[in-house]
Amino acid sequence: MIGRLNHVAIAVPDLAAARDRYARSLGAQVSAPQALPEHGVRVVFVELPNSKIELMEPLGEASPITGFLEKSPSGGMHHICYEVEDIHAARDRLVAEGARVLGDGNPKTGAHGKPVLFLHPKDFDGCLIEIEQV
Ligand SMILES: CC[C@H](C(=O)O)C(=O)SCCNC(=O)CCNC(=O)[C@H](O)C(C)(C)COP(=O)(O)OP(=O)(O)OC[C@H]1O[C@@H](n2cnc3c(N)ncnc32)[C@H](O)[C@@H]1OP(=O)(O)O
Ligand SMILES: [Co+2]
Repeated sequence: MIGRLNHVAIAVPDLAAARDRYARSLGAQVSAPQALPEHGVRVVFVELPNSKIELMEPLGEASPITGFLEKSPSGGMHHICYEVEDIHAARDRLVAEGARVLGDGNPKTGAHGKPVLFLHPKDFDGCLIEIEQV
């Protein structure tokens, strides 16, 4: 069911500084910042030959990553995103297997304009998983 690794996300306290570090120190190709108010984050994507890194800072009062950054003020790896062909079939299989799908269970549109869902970290060995239909 899960396919390619789409991205690994890092929550950061200062997106501009993190973007600069990836561009200047690591010589990476970075996107312009993208505000995602419906997701409570502002993101930058770091393009890699075989995947992407999503750098994220909180956006707005109700950001889902505020709590994460309060626990880890210098930032840290936040989630991993796997690609799936059919997000509804993936969701139904995951629910049937007892996994908790976050939110109301209906896919939302992610940063790439594709449907995404998130799975509770406690159901996957402490790792927050995002699935994205490609
Ligand atoms: C979709 C747009 C974009 C894209 O790629 O296209 C994005 O990726 S947007 C990314 C931001 N959005 C989300 O992360 C949505 C899903 N996340 C959530 O709903 C929350 O972050 C949630 C529910 C996973 C955690 O929220 P919160 O930290 O406020 O809740 P708790 O403190 O109750 O946490 C419960 C429990 O989980 C542990 N936890 C929290 N975050 C993570 C994490 N990133 N990885 C692993 N574990 C995590 C937390 O420590 C608690 O554990 P406990 O042992 O009970 O302390
Ligand atoms: Co993501």
